[in-house]
Amino acid sequence: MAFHNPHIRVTVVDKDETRIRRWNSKHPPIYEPGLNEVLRIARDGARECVFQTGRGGDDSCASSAGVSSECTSLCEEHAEGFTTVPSRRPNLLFTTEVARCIAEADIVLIAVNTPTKTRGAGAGSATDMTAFEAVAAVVAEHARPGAIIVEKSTVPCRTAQLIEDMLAHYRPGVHFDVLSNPEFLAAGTAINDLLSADRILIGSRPTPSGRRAADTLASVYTSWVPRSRIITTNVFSSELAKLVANSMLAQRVSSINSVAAICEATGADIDEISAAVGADPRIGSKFLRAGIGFGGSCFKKDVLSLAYLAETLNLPQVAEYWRCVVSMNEYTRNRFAARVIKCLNNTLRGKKLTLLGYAFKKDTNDTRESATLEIIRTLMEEGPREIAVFDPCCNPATTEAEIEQLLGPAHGSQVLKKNGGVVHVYTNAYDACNGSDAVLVATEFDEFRYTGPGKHSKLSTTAYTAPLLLDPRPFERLEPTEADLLALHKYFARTGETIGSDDPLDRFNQAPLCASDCPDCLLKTNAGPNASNYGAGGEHQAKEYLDWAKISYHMRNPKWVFDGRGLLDIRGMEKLGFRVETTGRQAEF
Ligand SMILES: NC(=O)c1ccc[n+]([C@@H]2O[C@H](COP(=O)([O-])OP(=O)(O)OC[C@H]3O[C@@H](n4cnc5c(N)ncnc54)[C@H](O)[C@@H]3O)[C@@H](O)[C@H]2O)c1
Ligand SMILES: O=c1ccn([C@@H]2O[C@H](COP(=O)(O)OP(=O)(O)O[C@H]3O[C@H](CO)[C@@H](O)[C@H](O)[C@H]3O)[C@@H](O)[C@H]2O)c(=O)[nH]1
Repeated sequence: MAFHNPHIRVTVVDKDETRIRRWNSKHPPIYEPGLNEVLRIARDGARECVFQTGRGGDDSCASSAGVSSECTSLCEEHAEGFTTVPSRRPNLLFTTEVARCIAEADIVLIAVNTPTKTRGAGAGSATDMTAFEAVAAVVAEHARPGAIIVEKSTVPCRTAQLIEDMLAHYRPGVHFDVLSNPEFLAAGTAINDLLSADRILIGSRPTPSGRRAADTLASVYTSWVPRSRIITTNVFSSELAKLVANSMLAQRVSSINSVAAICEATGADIDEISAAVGADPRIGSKFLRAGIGFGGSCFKKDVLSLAYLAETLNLPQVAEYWRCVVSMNEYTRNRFAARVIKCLNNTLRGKKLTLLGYAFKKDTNDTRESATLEIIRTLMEEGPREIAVFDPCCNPATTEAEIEQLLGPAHGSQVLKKNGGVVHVYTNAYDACNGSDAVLVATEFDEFRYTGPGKHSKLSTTAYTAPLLLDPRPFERLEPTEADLLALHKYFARTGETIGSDDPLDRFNQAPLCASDCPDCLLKTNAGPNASNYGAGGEHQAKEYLDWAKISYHMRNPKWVFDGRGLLDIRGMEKLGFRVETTGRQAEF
């Protein structure tokens, strides 16, 4: 919103001081491909920049990417044929001053956490509305009359009514509009999902004022989203649609994982099934990747929230139907861990196992509900010599602290190797796999793939970082939009004389400094030259596939590899001396 609306001040308020401090530093608390470019422009503002309006050319005072150092401001002789983009002021702020910022806002978007309740009525499935209710109360107390209040968090159906009741209680007689505007971005592709949203859903009351409020919010989005992609509904439909969207995606993953179990028992191949079934346009090919089950902070809680809603509506069969999606997911994860233990002769004593990937999916450092953690928990029960973990996006120190907190002394014995336990988090994959009896591929990071002999060096890149080979110029408008400039930025960053530059248009202002305890700065200082993970702020950019031949050389026989994500070419891996087990396929020997 801030990036595409330079004229609107967007303030992110959070009571968590550490998070806000990190958002106001070089290394934000989350890793997302492409976040850096967007954040740098909106938060730090941008300098004036100049570039050739068309493609190519051999001008003396300006390169295609900008003005040369000899001619710092474009001379009149060369001004024609160049586009000058004026400087831009910062319009994205991060602060902990919750009440003050709410009082100043025309639109308040509530995006606090809505996890599953862990105690009390509905524990284990109902949505815990504590944070949402607390912040809604602050909004009700401080929002300016006429402000538009937006539910961005994923909430149970009819939450809008709850907010309206609170507003009526705290501010009787004052008019507010409450909208539902659920978020559909996925971790790891968030920036692409936001910049090229397939739809924006806005739910409102069917009153003139409700519709006006929905139009106002829609106008914030139309700066970059085509109007045709903005869906307006009644407020409860919008709330429920979000839960249903996630539940149906999760259901597809559980469905394909249930079929994977059949494949392993019959000799059918799950990838062939997914391709054959997904070719039917009525079914579609997405979300048919079998593996170790879905993780992440959303799917499980949202499916359970839908099931709980059905229960409270006295629809037990409906609730049961959705609960099966979650139980199939747990079964999938446990089946994978059990297969590992069984293949290793039902004992892990004296053995080292390595998990590649700790995040719940690739290209993120989000580890919430990660299958890896649960697999570690199961493997630990078998008393292995070591459980090694490597993740290219997660900061090892943060990962160790989290594993210790979730599985640590409070739960029985020591967990981390440095304290006498078995888990050690490494800064590169080769050290993690060295001397291992079994490697488990737990997250689908591209660099973990094995695509064939001699192909380990070149990494196919993610959608965001894929080379943008086409020059986006000339632009449709005389004054390029931020989307135009971002496309040009990406093009220049991957071509010509500015290749590899993080600021090829020379627009960035200086980024704010990090505090002395910044985990990403500490990682850079402490991890040494062999580190190949980057933490949240490092804009993780793996350049190479793993050299599986090297890993094989340093593993213990029979060099087990358990591919929980269907990334590896089994025959090729076997030629390297591995014994490979893959979800959804029978072993080939
Ligand atoms: N993470 C995603 O990819 C994603 C995608 C779509 C929707 N959602 C939904 O968005 C919501 C937030 O998810 P998240 O992953 O960002 O959660 P999160 O836990 O990472 O962040 C929530 C933030 O809210 C802050 N907060 C809580 N109570 C507060 C209060 N009273 N005042 C000020 N700040 C407060 C917390 O400090 C925290 O930083 C959830 O409802 C989630 O279902 C998340
Ligand atoms: O074919 C597939 C697709 C996904 N997954 C797994 O499913 C989980 C969730 O993946 P994904 O949906 O891509 O990431 P999330 O960030 O959890 O995004 C989901 O949850 C968000 C939060 O509500 C929504 O906004 C998004 O639309 C929705 O896709 C991950 O563990 C994936 O590995 C599979 O196992 N197989």
